[in-house]
Amino acid sequence: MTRPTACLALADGTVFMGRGFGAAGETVAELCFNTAMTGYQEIMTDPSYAGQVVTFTFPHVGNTGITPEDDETGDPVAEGMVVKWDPTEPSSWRAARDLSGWLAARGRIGMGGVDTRRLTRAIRQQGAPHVALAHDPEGAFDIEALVAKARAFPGLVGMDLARDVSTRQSYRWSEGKWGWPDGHVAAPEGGPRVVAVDYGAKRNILRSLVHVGCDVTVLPATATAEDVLALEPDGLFLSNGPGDPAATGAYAVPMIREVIETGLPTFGICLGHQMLALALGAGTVKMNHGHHGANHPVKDLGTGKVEITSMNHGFTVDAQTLPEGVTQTHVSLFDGTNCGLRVEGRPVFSVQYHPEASPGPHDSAYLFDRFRDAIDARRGAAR
Ligand SMILES: NC(=O)CC[C@H](N)C(=O)O
Repeated sequence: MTRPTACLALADGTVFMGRGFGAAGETVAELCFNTAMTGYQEIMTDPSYAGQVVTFTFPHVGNTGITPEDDETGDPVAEGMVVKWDPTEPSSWRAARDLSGWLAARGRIGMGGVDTRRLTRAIRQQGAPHVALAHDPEGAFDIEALVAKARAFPGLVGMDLARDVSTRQSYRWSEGKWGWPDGHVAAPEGGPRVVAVDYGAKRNILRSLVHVGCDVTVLPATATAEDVLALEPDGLFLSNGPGDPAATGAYAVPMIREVIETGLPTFGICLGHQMLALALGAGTVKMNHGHHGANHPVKDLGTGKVEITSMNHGFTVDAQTLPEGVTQTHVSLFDGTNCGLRVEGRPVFSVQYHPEASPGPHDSAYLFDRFRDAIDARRGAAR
């Protein structure tokens, strides 16, 4: 066998050797696994993956290359990727470049040639492990040092990463969803004003808000209630994002509490859902290995209908802690964890999963319409 050029060391001392691609170097992170069969580019550029290396259980990546329009943010955010096979040469008319070159240009490490079934079992058994991932074209690894670095990684509990990946300045977002062959369809004039607080927002969420006719202004994660209300919005959106919701909640919760008191329609996704729950007085906990994939069944407790959803979270809202007046609306059919909530008598709701997909099925896209309807109902009532 040729000399391994990549090494993945878990904090418990388990070591995987493989072939490096993308950038050379070293990184420490939490390791999770994602079961999506498509969408490696969207996954690697989802800001919620800050501080994480992603194992892909689907064995092939690279097939569709890299297409700039498919970025969920400007740069890859996940620290690295681990896959079974080396990336395939791209074969798509949309591909602008190949996966490995793109990762290299963005300083992100890839590792192929790994028994990802064994690795995924390890993640399920021990909980998302802390790891060191190294890529050296010469294949010179100090394995003990890598294990020690994995052990020294502090973990995501207590980490506020949203502030790092959030926009520094507010901006208007006007690009809609992909309307082939015309590209992204722009926002219509005169739609309701929505303030989207960016804790690490995926672009397809902003596009989905535009798709239902909203005029979207994005604010940094640290925006205060005063900043939000100064824009005289018709609705508040709380985005997805990385890290521990409790840590980001330290500054987000006071803002959310104050804004929802005004009766403003509010919609949260993933980290936004978790922080809305915290603002309402519930608690969040770290999961064993989380939910990351594009095939997660979720039950709508109101209708009994099952949605196949896109998921990416390692923390969860503890449903036992939801206070009176807050209803659990959705649950995961994998493990019964909370997947949605609604405040009784108020246009305030959120979901743990990703109705914007990217990648994943579109079963839950109706939630953006529900937000728009809540905004219209309040605007109508105010007239
Ligand atoms: N996608 C997200 O918003 C993730 C939320 C949070 N960082 C978690 O891991 O649970």
